[in-house]
Amino acid sequence: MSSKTSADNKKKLQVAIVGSGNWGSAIASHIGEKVRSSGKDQFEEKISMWCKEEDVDGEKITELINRTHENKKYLPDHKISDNVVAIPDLKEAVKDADILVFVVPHQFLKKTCEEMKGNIKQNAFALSLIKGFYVDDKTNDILLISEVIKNTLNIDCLTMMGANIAKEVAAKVFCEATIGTKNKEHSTIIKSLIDSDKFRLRFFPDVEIIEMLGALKNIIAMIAGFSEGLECGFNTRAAILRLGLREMIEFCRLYHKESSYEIYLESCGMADLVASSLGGRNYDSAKKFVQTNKSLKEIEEEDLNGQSLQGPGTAEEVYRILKNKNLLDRFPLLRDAHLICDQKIKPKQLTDNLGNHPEFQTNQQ
Ligand SMILES: NC(=O)c1ccc[n+]([C@@H]2O[C@H](COP(=O)([O-])OP(=O)(O)OC[C@H]3O[C@@H](n4cnc5c(N)ncnc54)[C@H](O)[C@@H]3O)[C@@H](O)[C@H]2O)c1
Ligand SMILES: O=P(O)(O)OC[C@H](O)CO
Repeated sequence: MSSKTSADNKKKLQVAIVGSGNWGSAIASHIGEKVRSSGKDQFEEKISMWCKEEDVDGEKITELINRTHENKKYLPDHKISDNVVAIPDLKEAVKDADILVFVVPHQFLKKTCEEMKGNIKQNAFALSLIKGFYVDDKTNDILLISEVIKNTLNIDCLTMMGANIAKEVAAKVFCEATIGTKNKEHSTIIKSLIDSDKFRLRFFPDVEIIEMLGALKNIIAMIAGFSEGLECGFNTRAAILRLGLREMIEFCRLYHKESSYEIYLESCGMADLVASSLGGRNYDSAKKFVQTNKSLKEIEEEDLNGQSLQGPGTAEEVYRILKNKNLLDRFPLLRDAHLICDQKIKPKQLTDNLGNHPEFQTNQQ
């Protein structure tokens, strides 16, 4: 008589991580550990991680990761679970995956999806961890990352956003995240794959809002950095976070009028805004921009060793969308962030004008 259980007979799900930067490497390792512990009946132990090939200290980055189990370039000083295998060929990395975890910097997503087209399993589904969006050239309006994935690959796409600074996740200190999904079966799978007592997930159907918040907070975190660079102090920074959250909510409500406050108070909203405005790369670089007078591009090249700032690109995209809708003046923080990044106005102009924010005009005695 066979001693196999029904779990042994059920085909295990294969996971591929599409991206291997700072966050890509940290989440790959978390997932690698999770499938090895409580996920071993449900998931294949080997996790494929697509890694764009490059040279690091005379060695191919994929070989370096597979030899040392560390991504010395993008996540130094943190071991990656050794069941995560770095693969340089994108098609090879994704072809057998049932779950595709997307985590490339947002500007590279379209090209990555195009290359994957026709090379993935038909019943696969995606989870996007990418914070950013595009502007649709035809409509001049927002084009979400999850829409690009769905439309290019014809698969369902969930989103995961939250206060998740990669090096802290890699150090295994507690954090939480928000999953946007309308698919119950996929939610259950993602809970088994990621949720743990050190990485708690909460699930909501507001996929689009969750994604927008993840992108917009990068812009407000830059403004917090400008303010800190100007030594404005905690009161001003707190006001920027409050007014910034207001603008983030108003922006989301251009598309989802009836959305309730609940989602904005989740990790994808207030919590990520706070974490990013205390210690994110966008915040740090914006602070340095004020202190050094260097451009954000120069700071990114000098300080980030190939990591990517998502805030400046998203600020430009939001500016284009608001301009097209003739709404720039209703969103002065989102508007001015782009003008500062583009060096059209000085950061001080933004902080000097905080007292004229529309928020104060709608609540006068
Ligand atoms: N780092 C974090 O703390 C963090 C946390 C949560 C979410 N995120 C989001 O995750 C996404 C990815 O961020 P990250 O920190 O993993 O990346 P990163 O900033 O470390 O970027 C480096 C990665 O980009 C890749 N890359 C460079 N050129 C490329 C190209 N032409 N095509 C494809 N890939 C290319 C590199 O190979 C490397 O893997 C972003 O949207 C970011 O906002 C980051
Ligand atoms: O380092 P940042 O500014 O890209 O932000 C990182 C994460 O998004 C924080 O949740």
